[in-house]
Amino acid sequence: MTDTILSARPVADRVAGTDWAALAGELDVHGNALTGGLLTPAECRDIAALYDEPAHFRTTVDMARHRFGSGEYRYFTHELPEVVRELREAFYPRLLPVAREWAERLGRPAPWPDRLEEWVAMCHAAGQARSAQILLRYGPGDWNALHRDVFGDMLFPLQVVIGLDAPGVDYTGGEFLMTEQRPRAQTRGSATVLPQGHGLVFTTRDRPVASKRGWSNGPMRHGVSTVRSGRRHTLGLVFHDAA
Ligand SMILES: O=C(O)CCC(=O)C(=O)O
Ligand SMILES: [Fe+2]
Repeated sequence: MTDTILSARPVADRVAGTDWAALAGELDVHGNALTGGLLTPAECRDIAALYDEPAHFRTTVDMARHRFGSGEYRYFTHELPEVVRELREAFYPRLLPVAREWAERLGRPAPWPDRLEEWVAMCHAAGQARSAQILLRYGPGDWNALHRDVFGDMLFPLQVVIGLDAPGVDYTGGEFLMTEQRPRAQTRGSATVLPQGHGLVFTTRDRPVASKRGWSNGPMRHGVSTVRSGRRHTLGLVFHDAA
């Protein structure tokens, strides 16, 4: 699809245009799956440029200071830029069936209502009231330690990261990493190169793994390998709020 055609479509249509059956199938197997192109390079540059406009953010995190890795990210305030809000609102209803199906397989509650707004209100009532949407900036030598974005009891189990720079052109290194802990066995790893403007949907905590006796949970973590050169920006969308 050319950039002109892409940018003429509302963001919600672009998210809806993803092959969600195929994506859900891949999520089942790997705990992560790439969408197609959602944003044009110009839109990606515009979002990355917001990093230098402090009014959009409530906090800046120096990852080295917290021993989260190296680099920086900023939490948006609740006043999200329109494209960020649209992306988050468009993803939620698509991820919901997968979240519910996985909860059923693992015999867990599925407290997520149909509407994101209602779920966010539930998070706020439970004391998770701060925006968890982030913009990340990595320079040479920066990396993101393997982690899970769990901020409290209120958890939506899937999240999305969107690549805002062109791998191999704007930066090298900086692959998106995931590990899966296997029962009584060694950990499995995967690396994904995020194409510019594409999203990666991934599990926040674990995925249901088929076993002889039904389903068991496969604990997963995500992070980013060291950026070797250039600058890498990403947009992180999380569906629960932070404490
Ligand atoms: O920069 C990335 O690719 C991943 C960032 C991250 O940890 C997240 O979006 O939760
Ligand atoms: Fe994360």
